[in-house]
Amino acid sequence: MGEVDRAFVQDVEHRPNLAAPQAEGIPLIDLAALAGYSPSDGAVADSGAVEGLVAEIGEACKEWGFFAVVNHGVPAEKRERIEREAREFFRQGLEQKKKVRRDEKRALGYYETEHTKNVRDWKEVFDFTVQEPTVVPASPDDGEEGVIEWTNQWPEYPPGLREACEEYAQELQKLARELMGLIARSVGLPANKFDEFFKDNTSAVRLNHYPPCPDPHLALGVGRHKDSGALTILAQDDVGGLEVKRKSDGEWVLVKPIPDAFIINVGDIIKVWTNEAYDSVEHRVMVNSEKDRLSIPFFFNPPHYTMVQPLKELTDEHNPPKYRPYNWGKFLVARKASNFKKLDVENLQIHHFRT
Ligand SMILES: O=C(O)CCC(=O)C(=O)O
Ligand SMILES: [Fe+2]
Repeated sequence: MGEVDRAFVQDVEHRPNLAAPQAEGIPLIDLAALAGYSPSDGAVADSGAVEGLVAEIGEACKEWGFFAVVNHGVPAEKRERIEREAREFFRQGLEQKKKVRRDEKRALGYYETEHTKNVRDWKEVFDFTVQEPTVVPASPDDGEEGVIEWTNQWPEYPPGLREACEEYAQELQKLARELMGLIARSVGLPANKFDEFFKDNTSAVRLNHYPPCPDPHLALGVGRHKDSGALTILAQDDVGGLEVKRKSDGEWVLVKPIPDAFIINVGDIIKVWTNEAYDSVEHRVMVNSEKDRLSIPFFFNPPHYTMVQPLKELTDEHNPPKYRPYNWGKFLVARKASNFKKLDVENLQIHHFRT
């Protein structure tokens, strides 16, 4: 046993292989052709190039559930600014950070004891939602109808964090809508198909800080999991550590940092909407004994009242729906509660709704 607390120690079969060889990684997709393209009106500058993009994205969503994008249109200074402010926030002492700590009542803010599949993650986070306030069910229980509002908790220091976060979230929301337009086209639907699903939303951004870990072979920054929302857009710094479980052979492969690129992954909701034509894939985060790592996922999620189910256009008698409808808001709050502390039971998963 090493120096880390037992709560962080992964079962033997889930520990990382720190010496894993560099293997074939996720596809890299250049979004340059998107410039001047708007998902709602479908107007394109070069429709041939966009058609090519649509095909590449479809292939990546099917074969990997993950891809990286460059030339995505998000201004570099917006990303640099949120990264700078986030580092400044996490540099403070625990007492300062705890002033905006999440608890049973306030779902957003700082948190340092997240669990994934009931093992503690070697990280600290700061969560905020994109819509203020964000409406969600008061309880994960089916019988209870009431809703509550989640509001963000902004720290006094650093003073620029809030604006940096809000501006970044707006940019990322634009990119998420564009990507959903391409994904819609890739399954033969109109580019604006998903617009109505995100008029309201429960999207959120997380600042992840992974401190150096004395026992990186025992613990993980984030244990293996799939993202439960629709689509995730991740900014990672140059340290590396994110691994994806490659579909072709089940190997864990490193997602190499590429300057200014975003990592996109399909969440469980797209998997259900497409009746499994597209896959949400397991990923996890390795830590290391020397360097801090910062990553910023943007989770694009529909409104709480959405009943998630395979789209009618993508199912028929030969391809019947593989999932029963489930309420997204209930799912979201159940998950939030299960990551809050260690439980004795498996947390809620989409396979619980499989037909
Ligand atoms: O830090 C990363 O690279 C990924 C984090 C992640 O998977 C998550 O927060 O859901
Ligand atoms: Fe994730």
